[in-house]
Amino acid sequence: MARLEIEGLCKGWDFPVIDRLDLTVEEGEFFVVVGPSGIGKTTLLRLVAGLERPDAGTIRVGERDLTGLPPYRRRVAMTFESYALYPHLSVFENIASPLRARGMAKAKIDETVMGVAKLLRIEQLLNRRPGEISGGQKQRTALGRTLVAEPDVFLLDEPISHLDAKIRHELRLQFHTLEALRSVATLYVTHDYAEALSLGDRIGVMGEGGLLQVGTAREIFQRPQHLFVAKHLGQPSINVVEASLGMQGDALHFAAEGAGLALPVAGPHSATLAGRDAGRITVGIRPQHVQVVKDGQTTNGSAVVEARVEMYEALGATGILVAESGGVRLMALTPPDAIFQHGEPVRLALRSEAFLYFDADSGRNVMVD
Ligand SMILES: Nc1ncnc2c1ncn2[C@@H]1O[C@H](COP(=O)(O)OP(=O)(O)OP(=O)(O)O)[C@@H](O)[C@H]1O
Repeated sequence: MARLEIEGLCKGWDFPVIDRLDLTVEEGEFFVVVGPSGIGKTTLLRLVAGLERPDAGTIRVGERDLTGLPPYRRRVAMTFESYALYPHLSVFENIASPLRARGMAKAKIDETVMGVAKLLRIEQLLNRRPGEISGGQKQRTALGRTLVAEPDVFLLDEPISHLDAKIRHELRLQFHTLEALRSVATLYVTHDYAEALSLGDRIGVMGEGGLLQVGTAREIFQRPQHLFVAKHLGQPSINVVEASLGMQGDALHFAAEGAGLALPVAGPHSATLAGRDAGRITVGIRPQHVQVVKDGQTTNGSAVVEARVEMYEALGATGILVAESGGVRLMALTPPDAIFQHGEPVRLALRSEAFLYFDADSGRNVMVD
């Protein structure tokens, strides 16, 4: 058992997919790679598993260099998006297969398979074959087979993506404490940002070519280093306003390009941004920092703008309001009991101290440079 160390990893076909990726996952660490579809998450896992050959770079686990080893000598256990179950074997035998390969005694195999089947809520399916169970049940069977494997490294590729929300939530909670996962290096990939934030001891946000930012959930959510990271984390996604900076009186403001919305830059940010006076800037405003306020309601230093309701979606525990102000579309999170009509005028309070500012060309967060 040891840490997983990836250095200078490159892989591409007719275009680069992974470009000089460096990553260390400590022993016992649960590291989540999150990123949009097609960005290279599965490719990264397949490279670690030995199912793809890197164009350059090394993969080590502790003292062992895995780079040239065939998959079966790597001591990694991987779940596949396609499940890769043995169709002629029962669910029980599929889960038991790595245990039999290790020569485990029958009684111990029974106990281990029952334990993991209970965890994954598939005890009643153990006698069925993969052709006789649903997609979500296949996914849990594949996960069960991986979890019993006792490898040096777990590689989990969207292992709960096809399960319903309730079971997904239960398994997420289980993953936090599962001894098998928490004692070795685990590399987990998902496109679901909430899953990533919930599960990852650390999270790597994958953009084109590699990891754009690595950090704890709090670090990457509150201080995204790149617009891509900010856009990818959060539901509904962050409001993005292309703007130019300029003085209004003696205070720095930004004005949305081609629109009538102008907002002050909050005190803590103005010193950093003042040097960019009249420069282009991309402003990120999270929907939870946009609040609908009534006339006369105090707004504690927030900037207040007049807007008109375009759409409202009631989601039970919360609501998402889409409103237009000065030609700019803004999304706001509302309390669950709110009701809005299309075209209705609303006042929005925007918490300017929480705005994020990105370089209009490079997308880098100018406040963390
Ligand atoms: N064997 C291959 N030959 C050519 N291109 C490939 C091959 N495998 C993957 N790719 C390409 O590499 C890119 C990354 O694919 P990958 O499956 O790693 O993405 P992903 O982030 O896991 O996506 P998803 O979330 O949809 O599974 C894609 O553009 C894909 O088409």
